[in-house]
Amino acid sequence: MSLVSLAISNHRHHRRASISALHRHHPAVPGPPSPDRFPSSVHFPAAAGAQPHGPSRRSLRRCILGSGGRAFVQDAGATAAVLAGAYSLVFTFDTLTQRNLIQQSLSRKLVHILSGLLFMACWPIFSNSIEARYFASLVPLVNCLRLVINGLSLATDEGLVKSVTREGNPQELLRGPLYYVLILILCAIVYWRESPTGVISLAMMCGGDGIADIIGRRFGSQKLPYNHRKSWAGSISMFVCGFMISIGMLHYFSSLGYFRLDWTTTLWQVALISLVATVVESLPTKEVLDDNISVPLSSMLMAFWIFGW
Ligand SMILES: C/C(=C\COP(=O)(O)O)CCC[C@H](C)CCC[C@H](C)CCCC(C)C
Ligand SMILES: Nc1ccn([C@@H]2O[C@H](COP(=O)(O)OP(=O)(O)O)[C@@H](O)[C@H]2O)c(=O)n1
Repeated sequence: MSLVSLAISNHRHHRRASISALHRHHPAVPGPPSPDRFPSSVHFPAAAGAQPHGPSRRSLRRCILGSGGRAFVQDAGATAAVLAGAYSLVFTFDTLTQRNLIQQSLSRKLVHILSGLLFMACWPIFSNSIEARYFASLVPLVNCLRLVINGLSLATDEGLVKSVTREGNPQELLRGPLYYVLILILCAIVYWRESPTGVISLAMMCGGDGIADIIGRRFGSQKLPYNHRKSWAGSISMFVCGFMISIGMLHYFSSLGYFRLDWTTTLWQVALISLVATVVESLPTKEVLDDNISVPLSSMLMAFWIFGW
């Protein structure tokens, strides 16, 4: 069974689970009947052929091991595939930079934008098991180790240094890039795909902050009054693109059934989070706190305050 078909079967199983879970808390939401919605006096007839005392111990063991084993294989396969994607992404931008097809600063920013968003977009191919988020977090963890080893010059991966640093100094890997992958690990393990908080935080760090740099460097002649290193063009583009990417990723996960949102209120809530993250990013605090920490953390605090999870 391919990864995609596993993801689809995952999704169907998950949708059934989330709809039944949802109508337990929102009886108004249409959904399949379940014992929770009916008074205890109503009993559901045992399924035809069901054993009077439930499935046998042996068949239960076969079921658990079977589903557990399938989930392990799916998560291991998904981890390997996403790891390969990570290496391919860095290799691609290294090749483009080596051939002088793109500038090193643009290469770094495109890796910044694409890495986290593509990583997050891959979350649905992992299983519905408890361990899935830990398998997924192995990908940024491996890249974290890669950054540390190369940042300390214990090894030399020229491609990584060229596509991820500004001036080609390996020690740069121990700052922005390292904080970036640590935030990916945090969001994958703490929030995963069940919470809008992690999704919005990564969308603002990867999409918003990344695009602010690209637009700001090119069109940022009008500097901010309180921070002459940043510009109106950069900040406005961070707010607009961060908002749009956040909404896009929230729609992606909610359409797969991982959570349900009331879009009439979600739009202004996400706009508020984007505004706060944009203001935080514009502050002259780079020497104190890297944007790859301040932007996602401010987004997490605002999103937790608004969504409560
Ligand atoms: C260049 C990066 C951060 C620097 O940010 P800033 O200082 O310019 O603000 C990003 C570093 C990315 C890292 C080397 C690779 C991360 C890969 C990711 C965990 C998985 C991507 C998988 C996907 C399928 C491509
Ligand atoms: N709000 C912003 C953010 C960045 N920028 C431009 O992008 C450059 C890099 O921004 P940055 O120092 O936040 O870069 P990173 O720390 O995100 O790599 C700045 O020096 C500005 O030229 C901007 O004009 N306005």
